[in-house]
Amino acid sequence: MNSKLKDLTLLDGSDFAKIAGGSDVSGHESFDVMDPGSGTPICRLTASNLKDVDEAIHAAKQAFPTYSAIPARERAMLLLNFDRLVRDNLEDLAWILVFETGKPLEEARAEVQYALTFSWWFVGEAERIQGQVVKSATNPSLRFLTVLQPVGPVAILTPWNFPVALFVRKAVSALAAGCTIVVKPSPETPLSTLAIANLLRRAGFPSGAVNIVLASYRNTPAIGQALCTDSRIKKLSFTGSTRVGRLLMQQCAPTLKKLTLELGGLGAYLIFSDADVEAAATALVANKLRHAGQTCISAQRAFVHESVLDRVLKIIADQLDRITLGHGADASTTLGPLQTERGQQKAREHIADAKAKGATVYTSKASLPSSGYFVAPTLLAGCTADMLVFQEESFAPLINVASFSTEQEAVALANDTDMGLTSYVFTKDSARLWRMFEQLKAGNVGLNVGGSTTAAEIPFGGVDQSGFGKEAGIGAGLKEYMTEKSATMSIA
Ligand SMILES: O=CCCC(=O)O
Repeated sequence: MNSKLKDLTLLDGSDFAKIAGGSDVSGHESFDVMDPGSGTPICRLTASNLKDVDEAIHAAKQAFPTYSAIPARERAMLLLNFDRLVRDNLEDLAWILVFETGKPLEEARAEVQYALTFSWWFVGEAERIQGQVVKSATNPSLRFLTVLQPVGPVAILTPWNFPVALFVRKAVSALAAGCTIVVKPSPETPLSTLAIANLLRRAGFPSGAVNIVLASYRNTPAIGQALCTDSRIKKLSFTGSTRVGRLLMQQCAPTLKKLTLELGGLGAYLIFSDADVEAAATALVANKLRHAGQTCISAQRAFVHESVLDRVLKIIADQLDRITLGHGADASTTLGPLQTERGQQKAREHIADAKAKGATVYTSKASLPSSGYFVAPTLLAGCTADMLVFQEESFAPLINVASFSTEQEAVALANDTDMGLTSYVFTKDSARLWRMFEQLKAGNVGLNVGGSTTAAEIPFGGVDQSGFGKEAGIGAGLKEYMTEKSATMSIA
């Protein structure tokens, strides 16, 4: 274990055993957790096997009747305990993220702060779960009633890019609704999941309410399939690629599970000629460099009005030169590595493909560290629809730019995708802003906002191939974990 992490009580091995499964680990496979900033292992963990998965599901099913019967106020108090524990352990969680994901310390802290917006929000949401009473529109002696009930044990599959925030968002939604959970983190980022699970346990969630299974790189598909096909699991929530989302949906079909799928994004970023160009271009750089571009809501395709294109490109190039690449633990680092060597290879392929098809490539002058999975921030100008960078998520610090001349053309270019998770528009014309909000094919839109467009207060989710179901928001995120039962009552 890395020296910075080895004394953290959140990573206490005996607690892990209690959370992650049995003490007899014979016959289990082990796997390395890597530090992407150095390309070396941080530690070796034991993966769960299918028997552990069965036991975790059994525990979640056994605990469900008792946990779901706990009054909402008590569930809210458990969530409040958890929220306080995350606050108290913010710094330790951030350090785990630095070594496990490679993100710079400030970004890691920001991820934990972001997670806290959800733990806090769902303390309140737990008490706001209400059905409806409706008078019949045709029969004066009939009333209709609905009640919301937790759906049952839930499987949660979390991604490696925001392993704390996205686990917390899903876990607190399910637990607030009264569901028990079985969580499988990505094999790249099990440590932060175990640390959060540790805090949930310390917060007082009863035995069986929170269960973790750890998958190795090799047995991830088998464990995912076991969770999808098991009829004791009533709902699956997943964040990850569209390809894997489709596969999980197929595997869930025989048991007709409720699904929340947060999948890939090929978001557009429109800068009109009447925008605050400096602010829009600066926000684009920040958007694309958040976690080195490994964010589903980052703008994969930027479209800039031809009259301001040169200015925008210059601002971006200047800012890319001011970046310091390095290990997340170094105070001077402003941009970390990619999560994996595979990701680094894909980014290189995307740059080569764009160059071969005619893009102008500008590479940041920042020096590249000699080890770790780093990719230099790169500006690709003159991008076209046939380039990989306009067809697939790069998940890398690549800023891919094309130009447009009319609003109509901008909308057509932006909507030329079926993965419209998040798009962004910059203009000072408020009527145009409104038109873009309505016309862009996206699950959510940044209107003169280039930073994060997701928040606890609003529902977040995609359209088309970027998924379905909502996370967070007033009632929306909670209802994903509940069924609405209706009744008809005679008062005659
Ligand atoms: O990668 C997806 C991150 C989505 C979010 O910011 O909530």
